[in-house]
Amino acid sequence: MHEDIEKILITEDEIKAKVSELGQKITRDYKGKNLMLLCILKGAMMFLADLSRAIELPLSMDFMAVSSYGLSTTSSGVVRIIKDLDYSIEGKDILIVEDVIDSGLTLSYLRKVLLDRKPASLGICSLLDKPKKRRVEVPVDYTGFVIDDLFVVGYGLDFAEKYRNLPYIGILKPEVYKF
Ligand SMILES: O=P(O)(O)OC[C@H]1O[C@H](OP(=O)(O)OP(=O)(O)O)[C@H](O)[C@@H]1O
Ligand code: HPA
Ligand SMILES: [Mg+2]
Repeated sequence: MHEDIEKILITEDEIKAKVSELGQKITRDYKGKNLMLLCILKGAMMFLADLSRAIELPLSMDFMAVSSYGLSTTSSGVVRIIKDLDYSIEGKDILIVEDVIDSGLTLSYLRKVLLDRKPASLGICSLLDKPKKRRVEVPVDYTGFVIDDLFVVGYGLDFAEKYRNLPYIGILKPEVYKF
């Protein structure tokens, strides 16, 4: 275990099992549709890589980079689009792939921006959900794990850009982020 981690919350095996279960559900639900996975960078890149391989359907992928946390553990409330999509989503069945929904500010902003572009449908799949932290409601179609109000890292999730490469999801020792 990494020396900055206090506790592993979700193990590598638990993540694998959940990703496979989500992939099977999505495969059933999107059969015959024009599926495009929309990965929200950077946090969701690991999840997208594994989830996309668990979906047994033809699909396309595109990437959008947004940021609201920067170097902090709380949302600034201002969502910035750093990289927009490469292609139009008009008429496509879009499934947003996120690592975590916390305040809901990122996804609620993105939903508005994306619905204006007239997709055939717009779904949300998030590996983690922290319902206790919600400041705005967001409709989530697929959830991996519901977790408590804890700042977590690993499997794509960062604190100040670090720990994204940990294969599990864990909680940092308080001395790492409280100074
Ligand atoms: O529900 P919210 O409170 O809006 O929080 C969720 C968002 O915050 C994180 O992104 P971040 O801004 O840290 O960018 P990153 O993915 O590049 O780390 C995370 O990846 C989600 O996109
Ligand atoms: O718990 C979290 N960890 C990392 N990034 C985040 N962005 C929102 N919540 C989190
Ligand atoms: Mg982040």
